[in-house]
Amino acid sequence: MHISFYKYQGAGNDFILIDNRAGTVKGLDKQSVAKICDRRFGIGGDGLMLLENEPGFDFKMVYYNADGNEGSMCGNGGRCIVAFAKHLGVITDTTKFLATDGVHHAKISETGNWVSLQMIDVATINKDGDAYVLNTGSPHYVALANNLEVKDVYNEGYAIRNNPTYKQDGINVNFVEKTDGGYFVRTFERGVENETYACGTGVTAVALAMAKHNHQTGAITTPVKVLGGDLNIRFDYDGSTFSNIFLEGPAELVFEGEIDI
Ligand SMILES: N[C@@H](CCC[C@H](N)C(=O)O)C(=O)O
Repeated sequence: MHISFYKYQGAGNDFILIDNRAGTVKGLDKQSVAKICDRRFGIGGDGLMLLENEPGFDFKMVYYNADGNEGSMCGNGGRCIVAFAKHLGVITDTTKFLATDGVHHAKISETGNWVSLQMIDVATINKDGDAYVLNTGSPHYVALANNLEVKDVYNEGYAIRNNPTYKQDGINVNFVEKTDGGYFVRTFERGVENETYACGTGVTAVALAMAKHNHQTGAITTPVKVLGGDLNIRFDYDGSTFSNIFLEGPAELVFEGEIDI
């Protein structure tokens, strides 16, 4: 099948996007997705998304991780698909779309490259030793770290993701260090099975976990620096539920092309 694709990146988390409103792409198998996402044998990306029609919504987001498995929610992918929907003329400046974890609302700047995406509410944060474990649409492990700039995120993240507790279902592993203006975060991503330049559900998990860690409540804004740029998370916390959670940052079209799949 010959298809058009679009390559987007959000803070260096990069994705292949396909407009599948006509339903021409059917039953993408694991091997095909993994090959398209491969940085040597394919286009290259941390994930692949289909934009599809969905009654009652502007569109549906179907997300695959780079290993070819259908993933859970992807925050940066969600921001990129909103920019893609604007590029296609499916939306103008606000949207309501459906993803695997439910309904999402988002706002996009007039220029089309800054997206504020509402994330699902979170009511449960567990502890695993000193680390925090929570689900922001995808499962996340959040550990405080020192000297994060030089940390061996691949090997330490791999070991946690593959320990007996998490091996079967997998988990995304985030390391966080306090900075002057907010936090610096590095993430080992499940489904990419490597460190990525940014993880949207990951920085969201970090912001919520740090609010709990620091006993903060009220309206909270948390700027986060990642390897690929800067993201912002704002939310309300009443001491039991995190609500009105917004993940904000850049989403840019890098290039477009055609490929046989
Ligand atoms: N890069 C993503 C996270 C994508 C989902 C994840 N890898 C998984 O399925 O666990 C993000 O920006 O949230």
